[in-house]
Amino acid sequence: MTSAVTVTGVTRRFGPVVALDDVSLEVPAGQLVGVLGPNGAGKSTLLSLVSGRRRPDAGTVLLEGRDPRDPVARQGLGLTPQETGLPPTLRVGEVVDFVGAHFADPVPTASLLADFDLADLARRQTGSLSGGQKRRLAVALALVGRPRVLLLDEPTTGLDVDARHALWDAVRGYHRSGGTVLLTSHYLEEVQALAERVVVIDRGVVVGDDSLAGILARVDVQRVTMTSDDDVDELDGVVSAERDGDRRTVLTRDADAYVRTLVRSGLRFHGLEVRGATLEEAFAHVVAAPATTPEGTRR
Ligand SMILES: Nc1ncnc2c1ncn2[C@@H]1O[C@H](COP(=O)(O)OP(=O)(O)OP(=O)(O)O)[C@@H](O)[C@H]1O
Repeated sequence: MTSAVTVTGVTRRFGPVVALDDVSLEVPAGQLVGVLGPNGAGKSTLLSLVSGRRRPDAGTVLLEGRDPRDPVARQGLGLTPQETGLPPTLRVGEVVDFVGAHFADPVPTASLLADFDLADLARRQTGSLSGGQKRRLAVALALVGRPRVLLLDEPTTGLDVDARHALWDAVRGYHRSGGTVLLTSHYLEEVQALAERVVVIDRGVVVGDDSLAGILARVDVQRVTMTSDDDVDELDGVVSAERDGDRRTVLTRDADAYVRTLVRSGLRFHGLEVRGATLEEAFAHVVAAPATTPEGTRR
């Protein structure tokens, strides 16, 4: 079977900035892949190469086996960029009609608007929509041509919880019907809700590429905080640590074992708190600490 997306040894620079550094990634048709990474990691650059908007400085990118700069290759592509410029004076229904007219078999406007809970807004000018409504429309537009591959760049940034969940449902529905999705996000939560595979990018390099379960296992850490002047963050079992004055925080995979070690060590501490790390903290930990091999040594 042809891969939906094949990225091989791709490097892309912007002047002195290496946005992507020898990145390889293969996405089989029908997979839903979440690309996670902090600001400036290279996620949007990756999508811009896959959608043929930019060309790599080195390496190759194939979309369904073709160069994505070839318009034929892009016929099966749907795309929601990070920022969408909608014509402000056109009505919502008109924009969907207009975009749909470029495709041989577009989703009927009424049905698409209903799927995205936009039916009541069909006659509103897009300039009067809220940020969340614009975002929903932008994702709907990516699906109007019944694409086989969907690229979503930060699809739910700025959306409230209900709007975010509605959009997730739409993406899940698309994926269930066989579509391939490459989705970027800052939020592990979003990737956790949607993706079956997670690619973590940091500073242009892929630092993790695993099943969702595999990535979650790597980020399964707990946070132990205490006040201390001693080196409590140098004990066994600490995977990362930070200091804020005399308040020490360590991330560990086994808080019980760490606390036993702490007590046995005789180091002084008070005000101990233990809680699960937030997803953001855990994700920062994945970025900070590349994959651990089975032998337990860092790659
Ligand atoms: N057109 C450009 N000109 C110069 N530098 C650029 C350009 N586009 C991206 N970069 C740089 O390349 C790096 C990767 O940017 P990119 O937008 O791909 O990151 P990102 O992971 O999508 O970040 P964010 O989550 O903030 O959108 C950054 O250092 C960015 O400043």
